[in-house]
Amino acid sequence: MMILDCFDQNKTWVLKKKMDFVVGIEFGFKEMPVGGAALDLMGVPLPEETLLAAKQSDAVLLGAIGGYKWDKNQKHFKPETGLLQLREGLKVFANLRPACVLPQLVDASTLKKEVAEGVDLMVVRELSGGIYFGKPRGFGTNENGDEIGFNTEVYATYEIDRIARVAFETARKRGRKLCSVDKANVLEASMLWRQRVMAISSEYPDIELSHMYVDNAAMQLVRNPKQFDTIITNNIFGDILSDEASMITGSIGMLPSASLGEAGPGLFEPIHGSAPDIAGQDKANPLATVLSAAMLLKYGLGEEKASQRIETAVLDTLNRGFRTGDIYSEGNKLVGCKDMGEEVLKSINPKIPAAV
Ligand SMILES: NC(=O)c1ccc[n+]([C@@H]2O[C@H](COP(=O)([O-])OP(=O)(O)OC[C@H]3O[C@@H](n4cnc5c(N)ncnc54)[C@H](O)[C@@H]3O)[C@@H](O)[C@H]2O)c1
Ligand SMILES: CC(C)[C@H](C(=O)O)[C@@H](O)C(=O)O
Ligand SMILES: [Mg+2]
Repeated sequence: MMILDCFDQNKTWVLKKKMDFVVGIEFGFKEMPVGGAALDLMGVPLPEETLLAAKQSDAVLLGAIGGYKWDKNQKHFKPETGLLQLREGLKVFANLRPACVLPQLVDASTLKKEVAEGVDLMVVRELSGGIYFGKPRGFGTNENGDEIGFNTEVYATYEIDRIARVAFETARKRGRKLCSVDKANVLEASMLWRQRVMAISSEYPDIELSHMYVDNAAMQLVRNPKQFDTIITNNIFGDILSDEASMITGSIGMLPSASLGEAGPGLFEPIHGSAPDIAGQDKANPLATVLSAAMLLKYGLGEEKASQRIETAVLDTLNRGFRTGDIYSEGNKLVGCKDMGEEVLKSINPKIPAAV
């Protein structure tokens, strides 16, 4: 397994020992820099060594990238470019972003209890195509001499077909309802998207397929999120809608993700960013990352039991009333990032020594 970004050998050792304790499996860990850490150390956001090590791992756990320090860098020297290069390099095209309102956190949702309660949806986001990677893109000058910036939303049939199959398979393991979100009333790439999703649906007669324009979907997510089971959408809409869905669950600090390809290691990361506004204050909610490790065990290593142990521990920690600020509601115990992590460990195995 490989850990990216939090470039501190001592921390990795601690994490390794804890993971070994937690799931009873001996992990081999390798820590490599990406994003800002890599820029500072090696001058590029994704060093070749990091990509190679990632490719040679069984699974990759990624800490969030980005920060004010690098915001004004040119595109090639942005932390975000490192992340996109990593996704591209690992060929992970299917990004699973589950959003569940846990009974313990209904009060943390910004939506009314009756709207939020019981929400359990999965966003299947296409991750390696669309406007993020489409060409042409760049900067230029138009006929009036005005500076322009441009990107291209482009999807090929095979890209839509393979993500559609992942989404139908995902829906089959869930509530057998798939909603495809697009902008087929305006965008050609979305028109093809809708056509292909409909074509692939003939392979899945047991799945109820519906289509929704993205503007409506953004509205429906806060109007009646329980209508959704599995959502399939393109790269950019998935980015936006999953952040929106996260707030239904109480906080973006709760949402993990799994990015999978046809073969090779998966990439596991919280959906949130580096939260620079609260960096260094011990305030961040670690649960999205902890739950990403659970997804890594399940989807990346096939260790379902171990994955469940982590998920159960998170629920137990919440049952015992521990909350970081983002999910805090009256009557609970407010803790920082570190203490929240320690409480999860205690829930997994009370015998884990704090110093390990
Ligand atoms: N996958 C990634 O690594 C990833 C994802 C999104 C953004 N980013 C990068 O992160 C940086 C900041 O971006 P942003 O501010 O738009 O998004 P962000 O997700 O970092 O933060 C958005 C808001 O959510 C809060 N938040 C995020 N994670 C939290 C957590 N675990 N606990 C509590 N609160 C949390 C932040 O404090 C902030 O108010 C940018 O450089 C961006 O490019 C990286
Ligand atoms: C940081 C950025 C490149 C990334 C994305 O847009 O995919 C992030 O927002 C995410 O959701 O993982
Ligand atoms: Mg995002």
